[in-house]
Amino acid sequence: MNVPALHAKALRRRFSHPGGDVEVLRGLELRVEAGELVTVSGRSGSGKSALLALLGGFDSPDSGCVLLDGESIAGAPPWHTCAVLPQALGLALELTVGENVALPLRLRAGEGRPGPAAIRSRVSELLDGLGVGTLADRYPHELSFGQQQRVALARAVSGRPKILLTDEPTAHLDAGSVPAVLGLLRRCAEEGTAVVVATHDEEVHRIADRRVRMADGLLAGI
Ligand SMILES: Nc1ncnc2c1ncn2[C@@H]1O[C@H](COP(=O)(O)OP(=O)(O)OP(=O)(O)O)[C@@H](O)[C@H]1O
Repeated sequence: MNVPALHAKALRRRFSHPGGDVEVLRGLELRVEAGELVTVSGRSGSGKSALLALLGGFDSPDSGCVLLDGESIAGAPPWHTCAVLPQALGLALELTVGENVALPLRLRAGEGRPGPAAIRSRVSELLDGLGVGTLADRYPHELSFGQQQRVALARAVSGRPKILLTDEPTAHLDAGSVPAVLGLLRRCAEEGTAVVVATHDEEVHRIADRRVRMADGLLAGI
């Protein structure tokens, strides 16, 4: 059997609250192949963000494991392996928009690291494509949240990661900005990235290769 790019095996995660424990994931399984775009739906609070935190190595399961290309992850992998676009975006506030998008490329070590001209060209291509090319020299706090969201997506994909995990990537966008974001997510998958998108947005589900739904701590096909 082939090894999937991303494999979540029997994930369990419980959170403690004053009112009692909540078991958010109860033995969840997910396999995503290289080049596949999978969308995850489910009611608010069903555990989509908790799942992405585990897949990205920002949180640890109580039991079960996450494998990237068959290898178990310990902590968050480097950005060119697994890039995460959380709902909170996580842009570096002391860097300009352009510097944020260039960061995964600059941090890349060894042979895969592009030169300055290639980095500039990749940054412009992404920002222009998402309609925020004129904002490259601004700082994140000088942008609207929807503009920041597109910048954060550009940063997540700039290093052509093997895995891309995004949480509600269209939540703050006007209708006119959505097609460019959907086009970029699709293009990432076509270039070989395994893409997982947690979303309530039916337009995002329409571009999926496969849709799954979170319910009772497990994923079911739709
Ligand atoms: N760090 C945490 N500590 C305690 N409880 C948490 C933590 N993270 C998530 N939870 C709980 O886990 C459940 C799932 O939350 P999560 O944010 O994953 O839902 P979601 O499906 O992404 O929701 P939404 O669609 O609103 O973004 C909720 O009941 C939440 O309160």
